[in-house]
Amino acid sequence: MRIDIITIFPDYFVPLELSLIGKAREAGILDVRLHDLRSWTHDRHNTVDDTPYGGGPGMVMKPEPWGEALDAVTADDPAPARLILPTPSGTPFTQEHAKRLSQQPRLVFACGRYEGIDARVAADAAERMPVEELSIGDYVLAGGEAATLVVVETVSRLLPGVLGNAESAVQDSFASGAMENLLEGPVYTKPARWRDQEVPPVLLSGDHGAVDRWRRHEALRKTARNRPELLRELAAQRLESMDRRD
Ligand SMILES: COC(=O)COc1cccc(COC(=O)c2cn[nH]c2)c1
Repeated sequence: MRIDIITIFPDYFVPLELSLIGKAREAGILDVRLHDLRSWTHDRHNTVDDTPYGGGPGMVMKPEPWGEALDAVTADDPAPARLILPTPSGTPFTQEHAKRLSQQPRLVFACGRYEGIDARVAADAAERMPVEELSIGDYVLAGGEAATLVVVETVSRLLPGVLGNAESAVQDSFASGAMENLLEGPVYTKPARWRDQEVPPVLLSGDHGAVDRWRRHEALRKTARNRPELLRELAAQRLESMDRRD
């Protein structure tokens, strides 16, 4: 997968040289390219923003640099690019969404700042490529860089060969299958006793059936405590599938 990131703060993405993503880049699984939006400005001050039409606080990112940047970044590779725009007003980003994005050959991230990017940029790009406005949560960041790191990490770890033990990507919370859409319960490792706390004996029993039942029970307990609305969805899905069978 090729990932292009356009930002006024390329240094924000040094973390993508580390750890799993860094190794995936060295292995050629991931091709991450950083682009400074100011490379496509032509005035003395490398201006990327201006006051909003219609008034109001803050500044809006000018369309011209973005248009030229997106043209340049998508010109050199025939593989179809998908433009991702992290924004508080985007559609919620979920693990399901990450799975879909991990199937794409190319992703281009536009990191907005200030009050946002001139809306004509996304409209213009949509004439040539799929454009997705994504929200990673209901809060406002100073810019799209942190959200882009979240999406890139979530998507990249699903690519074959990125995680040493592909199994753990399958068993993740929100992974479909084994635990449906439940939250992951507690995990333990050696020592069996630590600061007067014992590891739950069932986990040392060797009884895999009992371990699976215990893990499912713990996942249900945690989901009921932290995300009760997920249980309502799960119950509705279960009822629907039972109704279909009847
Ligand atoms: C069309 O896209 C844009 O204009 C993007 O503009 C902005 C403006 C301010 C901040 C951000 C960064 O995204 C978030 O804050 C965000 C994403 N998820 N949850 C919070 C982006």
